Amino acid sequence: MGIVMGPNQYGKAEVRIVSVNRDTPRHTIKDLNVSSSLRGDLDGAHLTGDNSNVLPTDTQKNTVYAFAKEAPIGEIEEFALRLGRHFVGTADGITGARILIDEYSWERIPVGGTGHDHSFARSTDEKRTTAVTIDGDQAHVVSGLKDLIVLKSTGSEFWGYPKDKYTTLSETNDRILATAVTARWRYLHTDVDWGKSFESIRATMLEAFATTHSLALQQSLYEMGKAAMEKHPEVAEVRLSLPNKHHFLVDLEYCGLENNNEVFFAADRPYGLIEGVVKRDDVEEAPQAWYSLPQF
Ligand SMILES: O=c1[nH]c(=O)c2[nH]c(=O)[nH]c2[nH]1
Repeated sequence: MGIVMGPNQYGKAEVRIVSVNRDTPRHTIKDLNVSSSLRGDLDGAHLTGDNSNVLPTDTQKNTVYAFAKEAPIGEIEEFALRLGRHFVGTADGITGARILIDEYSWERIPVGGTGHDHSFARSTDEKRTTAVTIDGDQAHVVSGLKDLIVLKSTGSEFWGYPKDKYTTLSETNDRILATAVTARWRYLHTDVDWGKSFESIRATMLEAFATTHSLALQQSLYEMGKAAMEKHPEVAEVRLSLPNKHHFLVDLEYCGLENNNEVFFAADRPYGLIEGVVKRDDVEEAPQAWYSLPQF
């Protein structure tokens, strides 16, 4: 019996990088938050303080910035694959890497009806995300989005649930349905047009949210994941996390007004949290680690 070192990884978290492409006067920008984690033969570092395999996190950060200069960043999946393969291919004792990237969106500021060449506005909190895992010569990509806020002002019901002595919720066949979508989808391979796939999956899930007459957010979740996967054979599964952003009807009877589903109080907490995986039944489960979930 003894005490040993268990699984571990280390890296630089949240390297904020803004890159400006100045090839023409009409600039483009990429605004990223990049985290790297390396794994491998790191027992020495933990057991005896032998740092011979510890590529410093400071070097990992510098590599992110240098790679952005050496070649165009491109799609976040390409950038993450490039970084991960570099660390595993060049750092002694490093056999695995996980690169997480969030991309912030900027839009051109309209001036006289057209987008300005070099002035931008952050129009939404929504982020595009990727989590790339390099394991030896294997690469796994899980991409997604977070904080995409959506609302339906009708076409949502919730009834037929069990009632007990603690139940106060009234059944409804017309309510507001609102959520902030976090979605992660796992690709079956890396031969993908990342930008096109992202745009299409996002649009397809939005369309499913809009057109599903929802009997619960759970049903909307399944329909959103299913629609994306039906269109995208390159995707093995879609994981969704959907906070139910409750809108409560305000009681206006006290002042003699009938509230016909028009005036709501938007609560920020607590919120229902509806989560699930929509998957192909013939594809094997992937390790949790690929989804950039906490592991320790
Ligand atoms: O769509 C919903 N799903 C639930 O599980 C739930 N629970 C609840 O109180 N309201 C709702 N709405």
